[in-house]
Amino acid sequence: MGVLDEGHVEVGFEQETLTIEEAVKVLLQGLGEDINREGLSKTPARVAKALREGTRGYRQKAKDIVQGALFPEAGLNNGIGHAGGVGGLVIVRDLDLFSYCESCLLPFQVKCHVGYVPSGQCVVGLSKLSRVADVFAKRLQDPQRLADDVCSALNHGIKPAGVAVVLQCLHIHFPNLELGFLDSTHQEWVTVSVCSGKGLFENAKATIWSDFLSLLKFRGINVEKTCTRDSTGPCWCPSQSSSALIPCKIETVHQMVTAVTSILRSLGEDPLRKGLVGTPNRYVTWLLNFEKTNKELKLDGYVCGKMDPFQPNCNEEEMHSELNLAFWSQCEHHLLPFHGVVHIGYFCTKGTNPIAKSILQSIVHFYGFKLQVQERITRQVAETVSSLLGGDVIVVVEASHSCMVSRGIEKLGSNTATMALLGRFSTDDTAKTMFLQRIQNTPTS
Ligand SMILES: Nc1nc2c(ncn2[C@@H]2O[C@H](COP(=O)(O)OP(=O)(O)OP(=O)(O)O)[C@@H](O)[C@H]2O)c(=O)[nH]1
Ligand SMILES: [Zn+2]
Repeated sequence: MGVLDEGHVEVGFEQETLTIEEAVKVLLQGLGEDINREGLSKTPARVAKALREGTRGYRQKAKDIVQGALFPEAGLNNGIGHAGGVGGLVIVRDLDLFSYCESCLLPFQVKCHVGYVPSGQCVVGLSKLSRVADVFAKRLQDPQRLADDVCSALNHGIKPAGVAVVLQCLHIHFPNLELGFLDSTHQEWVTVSVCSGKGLFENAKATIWSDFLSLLKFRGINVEKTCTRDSTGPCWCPSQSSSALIPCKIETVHQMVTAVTSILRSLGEDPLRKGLVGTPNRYVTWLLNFEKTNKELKLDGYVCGKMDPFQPNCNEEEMHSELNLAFWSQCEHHLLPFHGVVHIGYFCTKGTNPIAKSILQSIVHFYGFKLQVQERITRQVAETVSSLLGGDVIVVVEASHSCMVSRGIEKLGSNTATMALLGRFSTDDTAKTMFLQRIQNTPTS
């Protein structure tokens, strides 16, 4: 879908929503979930609503937005130079947007900077630059395509002497199941910067680019002016390099992939469009990380020097902590990722080290890779560690929820922390404070 082919006619809205809901039920069942369990009963409706909102740009027209907000503004009265409505550079920086990755259907975050050079004694309402950018962000996108779409639409709508768009995009990493689970030292986000320019900005070497980028630098934004990406180059989305479809029942996977294809169609997309070929497979691959299994967490024999809390020589105890264990999970309400770190504290006999970090990491991943809510993971990790190491356990989970950031309330930068205090940690303020202090004093990755 190009810039000139803007906006779908709003037909069959209810039918399309129902189709998405039915497809989401297929996905939930494919994950082995009971679609009637309390946490999931509204999930199909929520996911459908989130997807419809997240792709509302297909039903909006950038031209309508700009046309009502072009204002006459004089250029220089006399003298030589560029100013105001003729040649005076205008930029709007740090617009926070969210888009859906066309390669994997997960949301990605965008910092958008727009600049244009007015012409014809006319300027555009500043908010419209952001509104137009949002029209194209609210579609299934790739960063370069998004930058190009926004740039072309503003060029058509404003008819300026030049317009440029710079995007800094962040995409969640996929856990690499082949190399073993990522740990917290692994980079959290895949990032890419892209530029697009029209008119005066078409030449990447033009001095107007230097002016634009200098004005970005005032805000600490450092981007290369030649960051236009080649559409034939490697895709930025980490799903492209993640492992192949996890083999569960072939028939189930097939149904899930078909369900995602029907979602693409309901959103007004063409599943055969080049950027979308393979997307249903990649999305199902992501989802299957969170498949419900009947496997028990098997940790027998892993705990070296397991303690009996009733032994008399357990008096001399010290607090141990394992901080910044990475976790991924998938919100069961919106089928969107939440991820972050888990901190675990426990007491054990002085001088012993009863459990390896890798075991605690396995516990975290065991409970993370499911459809979840954060409070439940926190409790489950605490209870499991407690059953291994005695009752005195503290667990803090810090996470960023895509469902809070990329949709709905859009609280960018918000972060959620949950805490479970078991045994002594629920009564001994000093122990608790000491543990929290350790988190505070340990730099995160
Ligand atoms: N307690 C808790 N809530 C969560 C978690 N993940 C998502 N949620 C919340 O689940 C709630 C679902 O609320 P609903 O009103 O049914 O759904 P919604 O209309 O999509 O809600 P909004 O997010 O407010 O748009 C939202 O408030 C989410 O923020 C979690 O891990 N723990
Ligand atoms: Zn992606």
